Amino acid sequence: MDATASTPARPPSSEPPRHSAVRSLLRLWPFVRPVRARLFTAAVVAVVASCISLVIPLVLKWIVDGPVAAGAPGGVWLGGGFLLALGVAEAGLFGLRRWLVARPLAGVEAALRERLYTRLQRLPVAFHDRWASGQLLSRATTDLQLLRMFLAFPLTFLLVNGATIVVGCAILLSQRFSLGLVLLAPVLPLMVLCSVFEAKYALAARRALDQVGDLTTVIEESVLGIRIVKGFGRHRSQARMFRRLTHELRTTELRKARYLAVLWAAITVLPELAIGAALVLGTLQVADGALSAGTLVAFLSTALALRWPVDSIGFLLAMSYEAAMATDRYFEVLDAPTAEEAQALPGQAAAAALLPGPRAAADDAADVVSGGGPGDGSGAGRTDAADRPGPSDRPGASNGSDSPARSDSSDRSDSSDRPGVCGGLVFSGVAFRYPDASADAPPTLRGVDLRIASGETMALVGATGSGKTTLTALVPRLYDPTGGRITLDGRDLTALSRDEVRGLVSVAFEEPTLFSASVAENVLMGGVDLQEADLRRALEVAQADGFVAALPQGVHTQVGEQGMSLSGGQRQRLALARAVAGRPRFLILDDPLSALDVHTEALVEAALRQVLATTTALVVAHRPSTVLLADRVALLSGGRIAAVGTHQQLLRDNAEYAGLMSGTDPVPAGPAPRPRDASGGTR
Ligand SMILES: Nc1ncnc2c1ncn2[C@@H]1O[C@H](COP(=O)(O)OP(=O)(O)OP(=O)(O)O)[C@@H](O)[C@H]1O
Repeated sequence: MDATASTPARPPSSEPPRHSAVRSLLRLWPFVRPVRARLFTAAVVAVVASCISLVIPLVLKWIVDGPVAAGAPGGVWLGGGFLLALGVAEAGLFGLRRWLVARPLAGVEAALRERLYTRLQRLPVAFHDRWASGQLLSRATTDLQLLRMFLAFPLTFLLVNGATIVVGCAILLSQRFSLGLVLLAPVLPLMVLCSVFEAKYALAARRALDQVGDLTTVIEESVLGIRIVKGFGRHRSQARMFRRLTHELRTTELRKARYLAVLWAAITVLPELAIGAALVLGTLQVADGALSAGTLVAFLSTALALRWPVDSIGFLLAMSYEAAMATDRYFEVLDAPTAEEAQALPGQAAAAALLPGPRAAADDAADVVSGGGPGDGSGAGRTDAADRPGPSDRPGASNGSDSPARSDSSDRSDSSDRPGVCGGLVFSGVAFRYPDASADAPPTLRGVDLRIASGETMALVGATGSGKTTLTALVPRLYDPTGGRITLDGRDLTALSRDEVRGLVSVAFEEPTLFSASVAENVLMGGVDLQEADLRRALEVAQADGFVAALPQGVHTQVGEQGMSLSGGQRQRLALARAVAGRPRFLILDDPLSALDVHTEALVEAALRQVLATTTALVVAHRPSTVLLADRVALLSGGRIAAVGTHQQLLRDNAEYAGLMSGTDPVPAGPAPRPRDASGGTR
């Protein structure tokens, strides 16, 4: 199957809400409130300017019935001068309105964007797992532009044109009531048409915005994955997918245009018919002498002056509905709960929020208990941590160990093993299920018991997909366990603030992510208040000092988007330098040396050993060379720690471990891989 040629994953909440456009738009009020005085003044200015245009027909009536009828040219000049003054005033006031709104609305847009960005930073990784990046990007760009345009134009002009129409109708009725009623006849059918239009157009507008998000995702992935696209000759299939999405978007836009065309036609034709009817009736009344020619001219001029306010209602409504849909999309992100907020929700709501809530945690814990996991006290299926070496008796990294390798069936009875009693990093009955995992899939982690003594380095080994990365992601709280608990130096992870956790724990992932910033900035973001010396030391540990010195501006060289200007090994070393820069109390490394050549790996390992000696570390390892960095090794299998021991012990006593290290046991131990989304990424 062509994995790159289907539609990108949609966010979970792309169904348009059922409430009205007005209700959606009212949610913008907190952002608009600071500039309400200016907006209100601008609206008043625009109403005055618009009403000036309605005075012009009255002046015309005065000219026709007065100076023209009396043959007094002086009066005509006076009337002409007055008309000119009114025109200049109208233009000046509309200019003033624009000046009044431009700056504050740019501020509103900036505030909306900033709030969205801050929220995105606070939302949990589980949220980002689910949402395609293009959907978020398009909300931060296209949607916010729509909102600014709405606040600048339709919001004011719906008000202004509405007021102008009301005042105009009052003038028309006062000039000739019967003719005024003829002009008002189309109002009712137009109101019905507008409500039908709202329902249909809003739906199409929402679909179009979501499709723009899909397109953005494809463009972003094609640009970021350009090497894969070119390397695998995927440009044709990518182009096909792009064409399909643009075709879908085009179809939706055409549907929108059709709806708008129908509304616009009705809004234009019905009033024109009414004006035509009023013209015929008015002419008959003038012929009968029941109406003065000046009154008819004024009446028709007023009716024509109302044409633009009436005609514009169609596209002003269309823009407003689009803005309402953009507002809904914007608030879908803002309303998504952060991890803390999700925990405060009742169980079902938390589950709906796609985050592990108390209920889910309880369920998973129950699973684990019934499976002989943590909490049942039987110790079945667990690793004996009582015999694990503490800081004083832990074996050296390479001197082997006399502590026996532990396996699934080992006993666990020492009370000193209770979590929180000693320091280090302790996993107690930790269970975890991804929020979007299918209901029948077993949890990724089903009761992990592991103690890493203070100052110890533990390697984590397991088959691919066994959950190693998942387990390491729990320590910096990228995800929270759905069962059991993790303690850092005896303190429950959930009792620590996220800032405290960030201060204690540092991570380097297998996929090194760098930012479009200088080398120094990338490395120094690994800690707070780091100095030049920290930077140098971190680069040395990661064996990155050599290649960084050779870069054009040394540590000040910009590494480009995602560090793509560097090799994979260089990126990995900078990511490692970032992880060790802040001398973290706990260091989590997810296969940090996988992209290095054997020689560089040996050098990095030698330097890393010094860092590991001063910290408590969990290192995901696939190769014996990385395993040998650790004091002990834990084997993750079937969602649990199946064995703990030194490399030599496990090689000798554990067939699965021996198979993994020798590369003869490719059997994945974890649950079935989750489905990939259409864009090739996992969602
Ligand atoms: N965000 C996610 N949502 C749902 N399932 C996920 C998610 N991330 C990983 N998984 C699933 O969890 C399981 C464990 O994945 P994990 O990345 O932890 O394995 P791993 O042991 O680190 O594998 P590898 O050695 O290949 O890196 C896999 O089945 C994977 O498909």
